[in-house]
Amino acid sequence: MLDLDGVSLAFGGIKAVNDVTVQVPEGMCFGLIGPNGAGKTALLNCISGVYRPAGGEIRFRGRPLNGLAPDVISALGIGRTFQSMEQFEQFLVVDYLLISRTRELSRSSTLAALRWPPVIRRERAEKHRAMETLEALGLETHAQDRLSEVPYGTQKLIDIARVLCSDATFVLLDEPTSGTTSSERPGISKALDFLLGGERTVVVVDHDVDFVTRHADRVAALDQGRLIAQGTSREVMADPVVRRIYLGLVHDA
Ligand SMILES: Nc1ncnc2c1ncn2[C@@H]1O[C@H](COP(=O)(O)OP(=O)(O)OP(=O)(O)O)[C@@H](O)[C@H]1O
Repeated sequence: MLDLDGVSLAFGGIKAVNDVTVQVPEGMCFGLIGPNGAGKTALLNCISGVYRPAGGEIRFRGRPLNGLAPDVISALGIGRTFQSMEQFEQFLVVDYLLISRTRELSRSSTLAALRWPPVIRRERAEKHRAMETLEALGLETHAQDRLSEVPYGTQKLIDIARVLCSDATFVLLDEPTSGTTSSERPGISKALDFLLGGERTVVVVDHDVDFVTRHADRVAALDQGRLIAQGTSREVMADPVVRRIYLGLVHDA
């Protein structure tokens, strides 16, 4: 279970996240929706340790996360995708899938430098796992491409493949469909189904409300940093405040 209890974060005078309390039970897909600037990414960044909340508490399986560094949070099994993969664009796709694992391996750098057989065997096994993941998502032909050479929508899919290939059991997906074409979206949906099929918990933030509500067991809606509704997709989409603020479907009389 991930517990957010009164979480707040401000940038100068802007309350990016304002007293948000939600629980995410394990094994579900939890959707986070809201208009531009609602605080969705800021909240994901608080969970993954990129930002330190100014108030409130975040607990994962009972353990407080506030103040832990991103790599420590990642080692607890919380993985995430990125809005931009620019810094990795020179990586081969197959190597990109292994970036978190490569860091792990390089901790035993002396053994790796000596090409100690168990290290070599483990590297082979990791590459095999990466190739299997790429095949499962129909991406195997891109294995030896550089990230910069593949279309943006495919990069998004590759980033989900990276999380699939990791040991993360709790996954934060930050706008997986943004910048993708309608023909690329079924691939993103399939990748999300793969994540959920592996009994992971997924928190997904996206502007495509249909995409979120189709997959999510529960949805929370944010506006100006505040949680304004939560429940099943059906309940949240029927909420009059959500309909007015997000969808413009209900107008004030
Ligand atoms: N690094 C930052 N410095 C200053 N203000 C920031 C920073 N990051 C976010 N903000 C502000 O915090 C608020 C919440 O931003 P956030 O990016 O979390 O919204 P969002 O719901 O993810 O929006 P979008 O869907 O457009 O990505 C916005 O007003 C934004 O301008």
